[in-house]
Amino acid sequence: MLLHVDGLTVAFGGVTAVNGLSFDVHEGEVISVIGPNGAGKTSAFNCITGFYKPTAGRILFDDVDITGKRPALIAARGVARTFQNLRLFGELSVLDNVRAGMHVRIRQNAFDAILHTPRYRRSEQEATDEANRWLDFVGSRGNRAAEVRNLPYGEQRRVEIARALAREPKMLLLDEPAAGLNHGEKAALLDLLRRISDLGTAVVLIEHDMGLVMDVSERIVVLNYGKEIADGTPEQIRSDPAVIEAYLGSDDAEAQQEAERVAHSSDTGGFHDLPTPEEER
Ligand SMILES: Nc1ncnc2c1ncn2[C@@H]1O[C@H](COP(=O)(O)OP(=O)(O)OP(=O)(O)O)[C@@H](O)[C@H]1O
Repeated sequence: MLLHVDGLTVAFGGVTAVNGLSFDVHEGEVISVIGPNGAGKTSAFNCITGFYKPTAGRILFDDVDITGKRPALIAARGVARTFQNLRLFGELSVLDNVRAGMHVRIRQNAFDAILHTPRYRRSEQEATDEANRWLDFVGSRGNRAAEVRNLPYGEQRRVEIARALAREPKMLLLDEPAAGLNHGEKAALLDLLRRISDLGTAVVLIEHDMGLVMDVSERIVVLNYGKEIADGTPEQIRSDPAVIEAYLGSDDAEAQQEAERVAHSSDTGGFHDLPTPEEER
């Protein structure tokens, strides 16, 4: 087992954002964490990646206890993530953004860097080649010397995934990767997620797009008010009364539409009735 989350709890003052969450992720598995807005999905991600300190519970990654450890240490162990709102270096080029993702792995000493020794230049060239390979892998087609902030939104999302992959993580956490993408971009994302899993990298998605979730996930964990209400295959989740109720019980109109999507989505050709692209929040 790669990730073991046991009784994870995070409270902010009076709000218990995550309440006793337990789930496992195996090597190369694709799982989704779904639930209505405010269910605690991002808070759970923030604990796993070290951005929040859990109030209670334990997180093991690759048999090592990473509970409450700093983000850099957790990243170095093989956990990479993307954010709901992109966090790229806007003024850096596409290529440099991906190369920046690699710097945890590249070991250069200051002497080589200052003097631009042949060893330094070789390692810089290798980093550039590798960054280009990851950009190819995610299907990035734009100008790689361009400032990343000038790219279309969907392209920026690809660059963010390339940057995370360049760390060669054992597990990749993606927070709403389909948000704001158009129909064609979502189909490309589905294909990309499958290819990432084929590399042996586990993928954990937070996603509201039920077509994508049902198509790509081997397992789905459902949260509601910080509590896990279901964990099962797409087939089991689709017909789980507690899941439908969690979405229908919400007074949020968007959540109600999601309930419809959970109930009626199918993992064969789920792209027929995709919702219109969401705006980034
Ligand atoms: N840093 C924080 N300080 C205080 N409250 C927080 C903090 N982060 C999250 N919360 C609260 O915890 C609850 C869960 O939020 P979280 O963002 O984890 O939900 P979510 O399921 O990711 O929602 P969404 O689908 O809208 O992204 C919410 O009530 C939120 O207001």
